[in-house]
This record gives sequence, structure tokens and C-alpha cells, in this order.
Amino acid sequence: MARAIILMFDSFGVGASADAHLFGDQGANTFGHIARACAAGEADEGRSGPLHIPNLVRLGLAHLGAEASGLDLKHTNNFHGLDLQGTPEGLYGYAQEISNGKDTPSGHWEMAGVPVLFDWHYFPKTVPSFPDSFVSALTQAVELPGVLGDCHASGTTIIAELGEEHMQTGKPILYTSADSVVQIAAHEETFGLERLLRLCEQARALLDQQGLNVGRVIARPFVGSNASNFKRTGNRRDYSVLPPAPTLLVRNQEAGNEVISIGKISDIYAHQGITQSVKATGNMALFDATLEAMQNAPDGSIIFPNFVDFDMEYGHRRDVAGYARALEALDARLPELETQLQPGDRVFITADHGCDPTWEGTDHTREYVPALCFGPGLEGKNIGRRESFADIGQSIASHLGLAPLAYGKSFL
Ligand SMILES: O=P(O)(O)O[C@H]1O[C@H](CO)[C@@H](O)[C@H]1O
Ligand SMILES: [Mn+2]
Ligand SMILES: [Mn+2]
Repeated sequence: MARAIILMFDSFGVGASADAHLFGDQGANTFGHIARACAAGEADEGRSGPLHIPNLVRLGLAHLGAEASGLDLKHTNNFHGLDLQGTPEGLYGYAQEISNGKDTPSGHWEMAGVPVLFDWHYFPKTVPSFPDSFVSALTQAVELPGVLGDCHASGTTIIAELGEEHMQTGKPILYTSADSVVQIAAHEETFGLERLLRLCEQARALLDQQGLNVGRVIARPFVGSNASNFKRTGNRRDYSVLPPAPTLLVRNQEAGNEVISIGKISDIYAHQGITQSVKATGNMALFDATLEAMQNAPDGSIIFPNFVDFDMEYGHRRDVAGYARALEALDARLPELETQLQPGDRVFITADHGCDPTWEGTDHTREYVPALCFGPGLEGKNIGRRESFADIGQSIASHLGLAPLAYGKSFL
């Protein structure tokens, strides 16, 4: 059996990359700052003490985190209380991003061999933020009384601020971030989920018609009766542009193999190269779905979950203890996955960008990501700093016997 299981820890950066200053992110370190806060007793809500991730440490995560943070493993025996003395069981390294952005599609596509070397369209930090030509075409096309927001915002903050007005007026809430994104929040019941999804499809079509190269339109449905209890639901949908070239996923599909998307993956890759799509809400349900997919996936399969809670629930919310709890919860379940591995299977743990919960603002952070690989019979070793996230995709292509991708160097 040769299968590839990609555990995408959405936003789990492991230290500011050499170009982080270009993004205002010099010194950011999602993993390092979480581990530091835990060791210092500063992340004790719903958990306590040093970060407890023994399985990830055994595989090499602390080793690669220490190296990505600039520490010399020869002279360091722990990383914020995480043990560096044993020899890791996995191949462990860290990868830099060559894509221009620090957004989700750029990171995912680069991992899959298609870096984003062009510039996305970003919206300015002004109010209004979106061009009038876009907003007026959108309101006319779907007969809206207008829009609210039209600014940079954090998604949970803006629904607390404008959700009630939205319910009263029927005007959807439009906002953006440092990502190339148009987000539209609306109430699932008063505005209607289907209506919100149609609105987002319309927004996607208009952006494309107007030549605005925006990475994603995201539908952000929420429920609740007032500002104190609004809650976003699992019915989020992402409308991505097509990747600019065939990704690893498309190559594997074309080879006649299964590509099983779990969670947001199919949306992120604009449904290209996916043979099965399983929806699940929350990291634990995503993990359950991954285990289930592994039970029947044939030789040659890619099983690909995206653990979005790290990013959406904790990174953007700047919730250090929450991020730590989520890491600990996922770590505790890794042995279940390990017992399901068949000879020849390879598991890859990586991320698409950083989102340091100790960093200012609420945006992503430009960081290295883990390049961690393990599986039956594989002997642990240090694979060092990788020049591109594409090294992961190239390793998977090599593992599955596919033709080499245009980017990336295999570590297998
Ligand atoms: O603040 P929320 O709505 O979670 O949005 C965040 O999530 C978006 C997509 O990952 C990012 O662009 C960021 O703005
Ligand atoms: Mn992401
Ligand atoms: Mn994000």
C-alpha cells in the first residue's frame, strides 16, 4: 500500500521566515509563541502548564520548531519545555514559502506544486474598502438594499458590531483582511443560507468579470438573536479562483487514483482534482472523517484533511490557550491514526501559513511551516530547511509514482 495522508494544520507556522519583514511579521512564531506562553503558565484557560504534545514531539515537531526558530539542536535540550533529546521517529524539517502571499490558497497550492508567483488583488485598509464599481454591480445584480461593513475586519468582531443592523435592514456585511478575499456575512435564517451562497457566487462572477484577481469569496453564515449570542456556523463556503496550473491533486486524479478531500480542501482547490469530498465541522470531526477515509482508501490515494479550527477559531481570534488546547487534542488522537497505517503509507504534517495568536492584529503571519513525514518503516532524520512548500508535494508525487511536479525537491 502506498498512500499519502496530508494533515494540514491550517495556520501552524513554526517561525518567521527570512522574508517575514516584507509582511511586517519579523519575529512572529505561531508554534514557538504558543509553546513559550504555555511553559510560562500564561495559557492556562481550559488546560495548564507546558504544551503537552508527546506524539508530535516523538515524531520531530519540537526539533523542527527549534531549528526553524534559529536554535542549534546540538546545544539545546528543550524547546519551551518540549524534549529535544530523543531521536525523532519522522523526517523533520521546515519549509519556506516562495509564493507572494501568506494566504490559504497560496500556501495550499504551493504545497501541491503550484506556487502563486503572481500578485493577488488586495483591498485597501480604507472605508469603503471595495471599489464602488463592484459593490454597486453586486447590489444591483441581486437587488440588495445596500451593504454594511465594506472594510477590513475580524469576522467575529464585525458580526457582533453589525449583525443586528444586518438583521433589521437585510444588508449583508462585506469585509476583507490582509488576504485577497471578499467575505460576506449574513444571518442563516433572516437572510437565508441559500441566498447568501447565491450572493457569493454572484460576487465571484463579478470580480472575475471586472478583472479583479481576488483569491476567494467566502460565505460566512451566522445564527443567533443579538450581538451577545451571534455564532458562525459550519456552513461556510469558499469560492476560489482556479489554481493557475494542475496541482498534485489533479495529477493523482489523472493517474486514476483517489483524492479524498476532508473539510475545506475541495473549496480551496476550486474542486480541481478531487474524487471524493467529505464535509465535517471542527477538528475532531475532521479527524474522525480522516480515520474513516483511511479504512477504505485504496493504494495510490491522497487523503487530505484541513484542520481549520487552528486558524479560524484560535489563530485569527488571538486565543493562545485555545490554540494550545486544539494542538493537545489533535496530538492525543495521533496514535489512533498510527495504528491504522498500512506498510508503505506516508503521513505528512504541514501548514499553509502562520497565524501567531500572540501577534498584533488578527491577520496571518509569514512563517516557515513544518515539513514532517512519518510512516511504517521510515527512519527519522533531519531534512533541514526546504526551499519551498512544494517539497512536500514533490515528495508525495515521488511516493505515489507520479511524474515529477514543476516545483519542489523530494525528501523521500
Ligand atoms: O476574521 P475571519 O472572518 O475569521 O477571517 C479570516 O479568515 C479568512 C480566511 O481564512 C482570512 O482572510 C481572515 O480574514
Ligand atoms: Mn489557512
Ligand atoms: Mn485564515
